Amino acid sequence: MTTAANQAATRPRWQADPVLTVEHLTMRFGGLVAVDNLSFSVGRGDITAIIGPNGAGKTTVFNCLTGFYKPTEGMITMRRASGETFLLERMPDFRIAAQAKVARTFQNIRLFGGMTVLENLMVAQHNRLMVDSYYTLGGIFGLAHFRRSERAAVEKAKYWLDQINLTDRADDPAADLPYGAQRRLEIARAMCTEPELLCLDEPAAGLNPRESAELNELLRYIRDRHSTSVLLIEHDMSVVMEISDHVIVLDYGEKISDGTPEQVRNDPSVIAAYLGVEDEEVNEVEREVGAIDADGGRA
Ligand SMILES: Nc1ncnc2c1ncn2[C@@H]1O[C@H](COP(=O)(O)OP(=O)(O)OP(=O)(O)O)[C@@H](O)[C@H]1O
Repeated sequence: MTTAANQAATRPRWQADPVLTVEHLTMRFGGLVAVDNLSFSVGRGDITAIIGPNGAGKTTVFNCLTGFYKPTEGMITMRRASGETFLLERMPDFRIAAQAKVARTFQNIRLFGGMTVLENLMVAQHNRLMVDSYYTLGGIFGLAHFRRSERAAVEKAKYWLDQINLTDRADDPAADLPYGAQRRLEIARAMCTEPELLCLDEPAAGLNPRESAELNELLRYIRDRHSTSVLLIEHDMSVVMEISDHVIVLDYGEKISDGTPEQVRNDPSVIAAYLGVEDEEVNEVEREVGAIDADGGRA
């Protein structure tokens, strides 16, 4: 191996092969600086978590990545597996989804509750089907090309139903599903758009331990079998520490730590600034993330 190849092999993936690079991102709302000169990378094929206390700027970062907000300053580069690069801060949100292949879910569930579970997955493929039907004419005349696309869309929807264990509920209204299943359906719906980067805003919020374990399994499956990079905002430390390859910690809009879960959970600035300042509170959180054991000894 050459020296350069050696160095690439030992560097973490977020440095050696980033799918997303955020440079000097700043977002101001009037006098409030929600995100302040933030730089980080997301490794291709990694699960990356952004954590931080309430109001740290996590959702604002997501809103900048997905075109919801135009950042005040900074550059956001998406590198697709094909080698194409996209400057997301210059693109409207629909192009970020369709061309740069970035999909997202929101903190609050945004399914079409009155539509069936299967229909929710078909709607996600609407744009592709519209193009393949030559904007409905092909559909009206039943062109073979459109029929093939329609069959492929149904197959893809069924595939994801199977992956989220909801095949039996395909014809039920999405609103009738238990909360955890609705969360998984949202992720499946985003996956039907074949993203290369999947952004999830607090996917574990409100889940019970069994649903949380199912979510972890689904996210690992997406990473391992679909080579989709996952970027998530999460407050549930057990989820973050268990499934993330890379963790970025924000506080007051600035990055205070960036590394593997192991590095971040042992970083004193994270314990002090992010997790609270009271000794007892710190111990409690350290126990939760596994940095110390039940007796207070370092893990
Ligand atoms: N559209 C907006 N207009 C004005 N201020 C905003 C807007 N969006 C966010 N903010 C402010 O920016 C700061 C960061 O908010 P943000 O929602 O990004 O934090 P967060 O880390 O996602 O918090 P949480 O964990 O509570 O969701 C907060 O002070 C918030 O009030």
